[in-house]
Amino acid sequence: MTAADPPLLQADALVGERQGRRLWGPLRLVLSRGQALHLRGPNGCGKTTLIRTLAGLRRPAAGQVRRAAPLWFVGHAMPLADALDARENLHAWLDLAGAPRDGALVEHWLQQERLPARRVLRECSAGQRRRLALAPLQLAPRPLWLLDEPFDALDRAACERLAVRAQAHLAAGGALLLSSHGALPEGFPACEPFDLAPPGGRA
Ligand SMILES: Nc1ncnc2c1ncn2[C@@H]1O[C@H](COP(=O)(O)OP(=O)(O)OP(=O)(O)O)[C@@H](O)[C@H]1O
Repeated sequence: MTAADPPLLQADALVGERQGRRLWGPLRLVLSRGQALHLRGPNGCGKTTLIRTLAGLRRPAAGQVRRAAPLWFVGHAMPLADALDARENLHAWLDLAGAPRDGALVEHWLQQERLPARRVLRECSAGQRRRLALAPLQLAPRPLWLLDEPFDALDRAACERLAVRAQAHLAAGGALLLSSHGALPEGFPACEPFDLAPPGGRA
């Protein structure tokens, strides 16, 4: 990792709108290897809209986003199959992501997270579902993490495990951007704040 490395993610002159109403921008955002950003702002200011735009799931009203590395996006709507259990969901994901099926790693992860491997997802709690949604970060590593409220519904132990994984991710040259209403959990790697205020002032 050197100062000359290009950023993993760069947004320039980016503008976000909903139904013709400007939410934020124009803004510039750069995310380099080893860097962590904490996206902050009041309800409705457009954090989800920005993260989805950075992930390429939404077209900006103006400006551009350059993504120089594969990414994982974990948002509110979790791409889980309700009729499958945790193990089946993980295997399906790994297949879809083109990642090798490392059975031992999956079993280790299921044990670590104490997930009921044979319970179908529709019978799992919100926290169990959230843990599962975060699994790809560890099971099929990608350099860029874009996480929308990743701590929602997670208990303290799960937050601590995510903190350890985030630390390792950054140390390995990855980068992350996350939104979170509250303070980051104890032990989470230091993140630079990125405050999202509506055009013309604070909400
Ligand atoms: N599908 C939609 N259609 C129209 N407007 C929407 C839609 N989704 C969100 N909005 C509006 O866009 C604005 C930004 O929403 P967004 O979810 O990006 O904000 P947020 O900062 O992530 O909010 P929160 O902190 O409550 O999660 C809000 O005013 C919201 O009402």
